Amino acid sequence: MQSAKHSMTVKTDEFFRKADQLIAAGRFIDSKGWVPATSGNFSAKLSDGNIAITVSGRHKGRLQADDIMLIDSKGNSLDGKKPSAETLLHTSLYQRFPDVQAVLHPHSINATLTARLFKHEIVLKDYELLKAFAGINTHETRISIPIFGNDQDIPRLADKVENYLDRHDHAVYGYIIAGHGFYTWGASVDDALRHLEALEFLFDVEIRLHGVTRL
Ligand SMILES: CSC[C@@H](O)[C@@H](O)C(=O)COP(=O)(O)O
Ligand SMILES: [Zn+2]
Repeated sequence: MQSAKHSMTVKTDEFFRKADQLIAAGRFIDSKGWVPATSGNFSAKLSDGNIAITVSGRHKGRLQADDIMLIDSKGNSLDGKKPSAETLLHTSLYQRFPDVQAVLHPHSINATLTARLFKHEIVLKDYELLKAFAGINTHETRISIPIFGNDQDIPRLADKVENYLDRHDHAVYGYIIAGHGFYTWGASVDDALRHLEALEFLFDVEIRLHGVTRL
């Protein structure tokens, strides 16, 4: 039976609208092969500060309305369902960056290969596609995507990300977790999806450039 708190939680039109956006994003991301075998997780922030997020363990390319749940800003379930095992990596981004409205986490081959080729960060510079990132309007720039070691201890991993973000005040558009995948975010689900696609393209170019033979 649901607790009183759960039964009182009302899912708003905004929740269902954002849930639909996450479901559509999942279908697209899966069509590219970037969330195999139930991997990945997605979320979108609501105007009241609560968050729509994928239920743990669901296939992110075949999400149904029931597979998107509601949590509060601290990651507590508001509807009795079990949120993503990596919820803390989402909530800490929303807490740090008030403008972030969506967080997407794919497990792609390119992110995995990138972390094998580049140990601590990958620098992306002089690409026209850098203009896909919010606030960038020229190819004559560079962004750095940090790479963290994988860790099953999500609070410890979240601390490492926090520590990096504390020390870097330039815009950060995402980070890679070695042997795992990457996180990216944006001011809407569409923005986050654009960042995801751009990072995927740029990781791919860098991998081809530097060659898998270096592995
Ligand atoms: C199928 S292994 C992937 C998981 O361990 C995890 O990294 C992941 O991305 C999905 O976890 P989830 O709890 O469904 O959000
Ligand atoms: Zn993951």
